[in-house]
Amino acid sequence: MKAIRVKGLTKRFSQKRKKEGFAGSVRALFRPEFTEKTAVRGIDLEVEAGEFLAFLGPNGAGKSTTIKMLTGILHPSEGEAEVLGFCPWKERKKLAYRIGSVFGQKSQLWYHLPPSDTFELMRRIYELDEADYRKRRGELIERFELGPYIDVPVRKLSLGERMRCEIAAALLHRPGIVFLDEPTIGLDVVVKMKIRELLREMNEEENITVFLTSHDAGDIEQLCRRAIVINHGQIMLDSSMADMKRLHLTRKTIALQLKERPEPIHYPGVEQLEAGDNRLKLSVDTSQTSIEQVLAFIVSRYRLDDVTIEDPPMEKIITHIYDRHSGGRDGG
Ligand SMILES: Nc1ncnc2c1ncn2[C@@H]1O[C@H](COP(=O)(O)OP(=O)(O)OP(=O)(O)O)[C@@H](O)[C@H]1O
Repeated sequence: MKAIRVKGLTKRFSQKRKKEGFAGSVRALFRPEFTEKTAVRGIDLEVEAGEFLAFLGPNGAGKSTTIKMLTGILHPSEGEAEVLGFCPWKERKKLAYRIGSVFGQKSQLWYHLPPSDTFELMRRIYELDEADYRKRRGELIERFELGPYIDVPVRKLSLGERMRCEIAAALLHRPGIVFLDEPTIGLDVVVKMKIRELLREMNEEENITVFLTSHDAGDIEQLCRRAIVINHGQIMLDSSMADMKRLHLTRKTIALQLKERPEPIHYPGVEQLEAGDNRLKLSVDTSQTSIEQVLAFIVSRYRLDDVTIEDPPMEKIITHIYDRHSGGRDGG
């Protein structure tokens, strides 16, 4: 079954053009001029139920506008869409009962109240049956380990604790699709791993379709099975995660703290980014060599104090995709 079907989805915004100076402002008041901005141009998309999809693109690419149309917040200028069998902008209310959303940068929980109060509000909004709600609430508290936080005002929770409560709140009404926007932003590595594990379980155990937007290549690599890259409102790549990894997520950065001063590193597939007193920063092309091989090479020469392995920023990955496909659409 298809969870999402989109055909020719287009959104044009009309913006008032303001001329310079006071006279320009006055003229714009009486005879306004408009310019048109096409934020999304003719997107075609099909998503199967249960897919874990990454929806990526640089700032201003059209991601939010697409998501707003898929959730019924915005009407498109042209095109069709069906989300869980509903036309989002015509059946927004019905659809709202079937979808959940989590925004890493915008809390849905009441800041001064404990998450349990927001849960109760959700129960009323979604008109959940009392017994069913109690059972679901209990399940989520157990799975997300919310026991110690559920009755603590949100303002007193850490970001990671709050995020676990946010995700649980979005799942209370058993949505068929969850839209996640930067769910791991600002979290430390350990908490990120925990959140990713919970999202993976949510997708696998409940067959929830996940539509994820993230600038964190780790989120995408570890969670998603398909990636769609959008830029200037158009889909420029729709690829399996296996292909995305093989072709575009091939670089990792290793930052090393050594006990001695390093000599320049010469190793196939390794580029030296920085070298300081006892520091070394390397970019590794994992299609040529493995992280393990590079670390073994370093360890055979130097004593290590610390190692961190990082993903390149999303902007770099997108530039790489552009370079390979010269802006054309690609099937993988
Ligand atoms: N209400 C609006 N009126 C006019 N232009 C808009 C409006 N909303 C978005 N745009 C424009 O449409 C384009 C796409 O914006 P959108 O917010 O969808 O991008 P995005 O991919 O979500 O970016 P980001 O990652 O920065 O959130 C941008 O150029 C933006 O300025």
